[in-house]
Amino acid sequence: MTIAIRFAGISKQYGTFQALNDVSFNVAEGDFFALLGPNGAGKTTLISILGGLTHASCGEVTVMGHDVQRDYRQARRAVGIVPQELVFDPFFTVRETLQFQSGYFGLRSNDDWIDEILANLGLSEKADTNMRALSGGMKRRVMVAQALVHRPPVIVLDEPTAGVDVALRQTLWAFIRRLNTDGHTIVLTTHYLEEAEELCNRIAMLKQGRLIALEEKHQLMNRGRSRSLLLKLSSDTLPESLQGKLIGRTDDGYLELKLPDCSALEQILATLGNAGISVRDIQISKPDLEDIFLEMMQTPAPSLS
Ligand SMILES: Nc1ncnc2c1ncn2[C@@H]1O[C@H](COP(=O)(O)OP(=O)(O)OP(=O)(O)O)[C@@H](O)[C@H]1O
Repeated sequence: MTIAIRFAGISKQYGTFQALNDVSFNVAEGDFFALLGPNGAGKTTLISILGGLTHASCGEVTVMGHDVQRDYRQARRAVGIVPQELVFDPFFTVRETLQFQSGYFGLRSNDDWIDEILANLGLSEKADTNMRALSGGMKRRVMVAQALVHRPPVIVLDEPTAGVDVALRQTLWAFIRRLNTDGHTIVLTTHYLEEAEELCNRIAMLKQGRLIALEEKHQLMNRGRSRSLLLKLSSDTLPESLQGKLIGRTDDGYLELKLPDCSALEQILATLGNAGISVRDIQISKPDLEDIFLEMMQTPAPSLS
């Protein structure tokens, strides 16, 4: 496994406030990696340290093997960061903004790639529009384009879909997925957990500045609450042997039962049949990433740092 990003013992203090506390983990080359956590968990601080915009109080960060402080220029070239905030010069057009950013990386004839980025982000028609005349969603597209002008091997997106419409989300994710398939490493922070569930292969969770989970998505999805069974029955009362499995009742008349595995399903249905109770409707619910996230944030978990 080649390491694209290495966070080693990162802590950050703002005065007496500890925003990050001894955070260590690696992102592998080719990962589509989600960095999740509630507001204030430290995600943006960690990304700012990665981009060299904030210095860690202690610890080391490397991007594609380059230390973000000692080897700032190489590290900066290796990463494209889409910031959470919209930062732009209102007097430049979209194309000028991207040309200026290319110049920052010493790229003079970058227009073919700029055109490709514009097309992939649905920005071609806005290429000659001034930044100040764009809608918020369009400005966000330019933030994404700006991070990609130097074709960085590592792309970090800090809440790129906050407040943007469905069309942009789909366009953006199709493009980012393609870049990932082409070998780019992607790190994503988002509060839309269904996006992380759909797109990412590895997931880290931060809580109050500490790393509390770091797993392959499929491993994370298999932990936490087991499935549950929702049944609408001909009777309101369960046979006595099933009452220990009852979790609750929904407003629309379903009984929710614990369902640790499929053999339990056969046993429950057989018990109901033997008791002469018929099943009018049946649903199996599986925890999604949001359920697992909420559960992990509520449970006091040992820090992995
Ligand atoms: N410059 C600063 N000075 C003081 N405190 C700061 C500064 N920047 C961030 N913080 C604090 O550090 C903590 C982590 O903030 P950060 O923005 O990294 O969180 P986040 O996980 O990105 O949150 P969100 O999901 O809301 O974007 C917060 O409590 C925040 O108030």
